Amino acid sequence: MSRDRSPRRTLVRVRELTKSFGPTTALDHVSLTVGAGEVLAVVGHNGSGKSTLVKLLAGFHAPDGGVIETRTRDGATTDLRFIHQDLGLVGTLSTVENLSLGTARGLGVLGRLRGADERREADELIRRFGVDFDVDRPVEELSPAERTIVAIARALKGWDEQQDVVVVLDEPTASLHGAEVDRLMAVVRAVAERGAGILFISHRLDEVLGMADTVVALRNGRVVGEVPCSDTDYAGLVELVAGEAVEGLDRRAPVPGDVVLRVSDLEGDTIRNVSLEVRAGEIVGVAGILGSGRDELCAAIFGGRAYGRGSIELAGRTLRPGDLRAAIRHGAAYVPGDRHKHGAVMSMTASENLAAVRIPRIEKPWARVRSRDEDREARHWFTTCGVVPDRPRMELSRFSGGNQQKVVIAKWLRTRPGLLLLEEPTQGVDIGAKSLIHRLVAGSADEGTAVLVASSEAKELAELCDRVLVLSEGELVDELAGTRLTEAAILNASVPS
Ligand SMILES: Nc1ncnc2c1ncn2[C@@H]1O[C@H](COP(=O)(O)OP(=O)(O)OP(=O)(O)O)[C@@H](O)[C@H]1O
Repeated sequence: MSRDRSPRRTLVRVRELTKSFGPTTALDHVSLTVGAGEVLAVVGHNGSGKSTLVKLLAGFHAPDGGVIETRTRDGATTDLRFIHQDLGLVGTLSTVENLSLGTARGLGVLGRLRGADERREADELIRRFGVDFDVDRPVEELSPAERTIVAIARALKGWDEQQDVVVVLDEPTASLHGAEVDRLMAVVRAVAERGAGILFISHRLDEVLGMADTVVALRNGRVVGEVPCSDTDYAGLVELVAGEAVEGLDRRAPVPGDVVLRVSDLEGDTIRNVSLEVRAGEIVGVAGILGSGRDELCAAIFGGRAYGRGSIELAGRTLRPGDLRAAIRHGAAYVPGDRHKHGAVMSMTASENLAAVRIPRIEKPWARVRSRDEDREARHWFTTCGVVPDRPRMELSRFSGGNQQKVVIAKWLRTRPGLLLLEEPTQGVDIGAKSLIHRLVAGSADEGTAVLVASSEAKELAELCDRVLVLSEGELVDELAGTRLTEAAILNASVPS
């Protein structure tokens, strides 16, 4: 995409920013600028320092060296506004109420915020972004893209275009589906066209190319490249992030074995009448927009989520609804979409997290794994999954997001599961680590694991899976395999008719 390359008024200048945590240098003399009307993307491998940069800009950490200049040449001060991954919205409150928090004119008898003016203002704000939805609905009922738009609207509330502002977005598209990403990208571009600067972090390099004017790449805390997006392409960005070309998955056609998982007539909160089978050695994808049942299926099978009707058989044995222990005993493993809530204990060390699932095959129930063995095994998995830094005894919360995800994947791979249930397995991981995780999952399937993988990323499903089941409004509406299995076909089939 070719965009205006005329010099822009600088809104934020970062000079020689440096930050260490103990022996780890997270940022090493990083310099960059964000101009008015510019969309600047920051990319880099897991642990390259992106979140640390955002935290320094937000004032959450103080730098060890360097400065952040927010005073422009005209003497004005740039306002920095942040949209973090969790968006910081109150789900049970409406858009009007979320936009009014902290500035509300009064509370009604039932604690609902009042004010026709606030409703009108919210309506106008949302429409300025070219979207239109009911501003009185609780935001938890909106689509993820709509929720992100509410967060952007809140960040920009009160902004008049004379005021200098830079909006910082930390992985805004992490859980969004194709069409929703397009919508969000259009909103971000519209905000930039009105004069704001945008700094955004992303691992999705195709989106970086679609959205940004300039891309800055970090590697081990250092800037290793700054290029206009018009001068590069996908392969160029991959090399910039990974330092080398990244091989795609070359998966040979599997020879499926016996049926490992049989789901019959399953009914859940959103799922309706879903029946499916996964055989040993197969990788089966689950596609669909959020709310289609895609994000409920794996949890229901594993037992982490109750379901109303239907049956689940694992290796020929019927699982009782919600019986997680039986699922694990019979060889199921589950990497949940929300690693903070369900996937790991952030206050425990990486090594403790890895050992959290007992393996009945090799561990006696009364035996405690000795910490030396635990460490040796943790090191093996750190190497296999490329976790950095190589410090298994460090608390998991201190690892970067992508490295935490690798630990959660390793925790389950070490059980050599018969059935591997994955939700968003590569969320927040860099392009090199994604390829590595795909190879590990494919390797596990080659050894006979049946894999069911739910992902919002059609590209990932098309690359990794042997066949893909498409859910829409809770029902299975299509199955794609062979030459029909493409990214475009998955996206098309996922849109409700
Ligand atoms: N509070 C902390 N204590 C110790 N080390 C930390 C802390 N915060 C960050 N680090 C380390 O600093 C480095 C940079 O981490 P950062 O979270 O900035 O990476 P990132 O580029 O955002 O990674 P990801 O893409 O995985 O989110 C990592 O090695 C990380 O483990």
